[in-house]
Formats: sequence, structure tokens, C-alpha cells
Amino acid sequence: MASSSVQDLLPPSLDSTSQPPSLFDGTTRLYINYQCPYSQRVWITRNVKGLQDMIKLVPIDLQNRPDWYKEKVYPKNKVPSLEHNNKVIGESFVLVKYVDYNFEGPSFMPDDQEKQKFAEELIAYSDTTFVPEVYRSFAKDARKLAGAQFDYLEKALHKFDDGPFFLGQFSQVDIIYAPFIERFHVFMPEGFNYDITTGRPKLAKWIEEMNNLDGYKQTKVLEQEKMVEYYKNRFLPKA
Ligand SMILES: N[C@@H](CCC(=O)N[C@@H](CS)C(=O)NCC(=O)O)C(=O)O
Repeated sequence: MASSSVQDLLPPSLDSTSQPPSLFDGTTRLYINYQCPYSQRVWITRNVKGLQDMIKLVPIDLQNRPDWYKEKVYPKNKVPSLEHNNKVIGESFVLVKYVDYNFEGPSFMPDDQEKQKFAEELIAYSDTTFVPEVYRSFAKDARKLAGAQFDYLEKALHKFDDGPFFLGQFSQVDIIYAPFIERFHVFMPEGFNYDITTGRPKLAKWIEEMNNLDGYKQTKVLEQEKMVEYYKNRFLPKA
């Protein structure tokens, strides 16, 4: 018998023709989209904490969204969202913390106060600066402007030397950055002939170490060519 790939094990995406799950029946559900980097953050958290049986994945087709998602689950009509204890909450950075603090499994925030402070700084930096600046750079001088953002990460990775991750040991910070670094690492060589790891040994090592984590590996974008095409269409000037 052929061995099953990660893709075979993933539930199919629900679309406008799909019935809703039996909402608020006590099941904890994580609504995601397989291509969405924000969803991926929470999906990684669920996996690395070993919560595969406690938090059910419900993938949504965003191009052909079921009406019930906005009407009955999450009025903001975005993913990710989490149905838990008769409530639905959203926003990936809120959910990463929520899943880390409210469910069993290893904790991904160290007790050390200096590390906690640095974690908050890096987590805030991600969506206020790192992600928007790299996206903005694609229309300008990507190699220089995005380069400055990857330099920031390289410097941050030098701060703690008790492991290859942002706080030394694997933490929420790695989870927050991983989906975006993954996409930029694939897209920038294609779009700008630019390898984000060149001259950045800590970042190169970080990517290597992340790729050793099964809970992360299972969430990685499967259709990389599609992702690159999407980025090209969205961010590069039309020929
Ligand atoms: N700030 C949100 C962003 C979530 C987000 O933008 N999700 C996208 C998919 S990656 C979405 O649901 N888009 C659908 C829409 O905006 O209609 C978070 O961190 O969770």
C-alpha cells in the first residue's frame, strides 16, 4: 500500500456548497485556510502542542466561502478563528497565545522576564513592521528594503545563544514569524533573485531547525508554484 502523504491526511476545504459543522456542540474547531499565513500560525501552535485530537481543523475555501461562516461563525469573515467554550475568537497573534495558555502541552513562552519582554517586542514588530515593510519593498527596492528587515531578524537571532530560535528555545515568536519567512524565502529568489539567507547564517540555521519540527512541516505551503504566482500577480509590476 502506498504510504499516505501529509496532503492525504488533511481534511478537504469547505466551500459554499458545504454544510456547516454542528456548531457549538462542545467541539473545539480551528477555522483556517491552507494558503493563509495567519492561519498557519495557529495551526502550528495546535500541532506543536500536540492538540491534534483536541482542536479540529476546519479549512475554508476563501475564494468560494460558505455564507454560514460569516453568518454563524465569525462575522469578520476572516480566518483564522477558533470556536472554543461556546465562543469564537479571532486574530492570529491573540489565538497563538490563547491556544498556548489555555490548552495542555508544552508552553511556548519562557519564564525568563528578559525573554518575555523581547518576545513581546518581536511579536509586535512582526505585523506592524516586518510583514508590511517586506510587502511594501516589493514595489520599490526589494533587495535593500526587505534586506533591512532580514538584517533585523538576523540581529535578533544573535540575542540569546542557548538555542537556534529567537528566544534560544522554540517559542511563540518563531511561530509568529515562520509562515512569512517561509513565503519570502521561496518568493524572493524567484521575484528578485535574492536569497534571504545569504550572509545571514543565523537565519539560515533558524530555517533549517524549523524544518526539523514535524508540527511546523505539516503546515508548510504544499503548492509553492501557486504561491509564487500569487505573489507575482499581486506584488510585481505587470510585464
Ligand atoms: N490580522 C488577521 C489577518 C487575517 C487575514 O487577513 N486573513 C485572510 C486570509 S490570509 C482572510 O481571512 N481574508 C479574507 C478576507 O479578508 O475577506 C490575523 O492576524 O488573523
